[in-house]
Amino acid sequence: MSASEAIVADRPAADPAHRGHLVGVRGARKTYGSVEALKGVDLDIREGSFTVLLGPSGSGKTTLLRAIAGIERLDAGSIRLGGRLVSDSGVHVPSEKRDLAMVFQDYALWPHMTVRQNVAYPLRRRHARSREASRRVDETLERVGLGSKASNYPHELSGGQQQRVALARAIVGSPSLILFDEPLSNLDADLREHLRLEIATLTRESGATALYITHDQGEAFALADEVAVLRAGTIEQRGTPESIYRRPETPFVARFTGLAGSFTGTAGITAAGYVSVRVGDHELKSTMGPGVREGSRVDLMIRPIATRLEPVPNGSESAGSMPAQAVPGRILDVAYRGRGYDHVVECEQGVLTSVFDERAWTRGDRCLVRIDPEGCLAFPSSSVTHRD
Ligand SMILES: Nc1ncnc2c1ncn2[C@@H]1O[C@H](COP(=O)(O)OP(=O)(O)OP(=O)(O)O)[C@@H](O)[C@H]1O
Repeated sequence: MSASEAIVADRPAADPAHRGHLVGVRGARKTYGSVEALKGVDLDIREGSFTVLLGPSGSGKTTLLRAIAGIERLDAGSIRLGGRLVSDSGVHVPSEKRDLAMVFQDYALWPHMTVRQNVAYPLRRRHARSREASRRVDETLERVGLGSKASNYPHELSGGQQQRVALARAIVGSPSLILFDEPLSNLDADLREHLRLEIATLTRESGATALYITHDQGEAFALADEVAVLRAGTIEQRGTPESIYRRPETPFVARFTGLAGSFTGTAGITAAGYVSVRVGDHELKSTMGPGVREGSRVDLMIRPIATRLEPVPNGSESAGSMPAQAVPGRILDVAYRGRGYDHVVECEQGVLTSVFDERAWTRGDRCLVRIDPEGCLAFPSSSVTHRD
């Protein structure tokens, strides 16, 4: 029997009723003292997909991940993996019998083992035949670019290299599911980008289903086939990165996935999913969130991508002669971003940040911010809550 066969033999038989979904969480609840970490979460994860759980600190991401891993027991609810019930009030399948691997923020490598021994560990535990296992370990180390470090100990490696070892250890046994617990948090920006790409590529190549938690929306959108946004123990929205970015269903999701800023105004005429919002002396067309009525107060949330800087045309000082879909402003700050510059712009209606332009404007310059309706979202004002 080959190593992969040894590993496959460990897997639960799939329940046809759950075909297509590797993970099925129903009504997951967990309370720590007076803190409700999970308030009845349902989550299905398609086999072979890459799902990211995105949420602020304390929203319950780690608790849900640890429950799926079998490290934490739920107070109520159930978890199925590959159709097999692994957790409910009377069942608790231990972590090592769930056919999954985890990659942690702090790498969690065995310090007394070499890189090779660390990566071989899951195969050893499954009693894979040694020649086959050894070949798999070599192959996997090559894939993560650490062939030359096989005899080193973790403390002899950089943080990025250690996380590669952890990634190799996760994929070497071809588990059905890989759980990632903020694996890039301890790395610097350049390395994060590199390793994120490697995680995406190697995980998809391995064919495993992935569940990845992060509080970083950029990371979530870059990695995910599907994003589930978690807020205070509840999934507030799930969908593709594109659908969540274009059509956030709640102000919280809109804010948490990146805004340049928001203006308060009054909803005017609504038609076909759009609303015309009067903000001070200006009319701005926007896509319309649920619950917006003509005449009601709304918060107009503006994505950075919807903003464009333009010079103030001569003779357009007053709102009446202002070009459509634009508000006047003044440059408060400029930050170099490689491909261009992010600007902070003070407008009469509020401050907009991350307003991109290829050239740097001068602090104090007067400007026009053109606003694309597709990147604007209007929500009823009263429903706006601040970030958790
Ligand atoms: N072992 C514990 N004992 C007490 N409270 C806990 C415990 N674990 C988590 N909590 C609480 O449960 C809530 C959810 O925590 P959890 O770690 O799941 O959130 P998170 O979204 O992963 O946050 P972070 O990104 O900061 O890790 C928090 O309020 C946290 O303080």
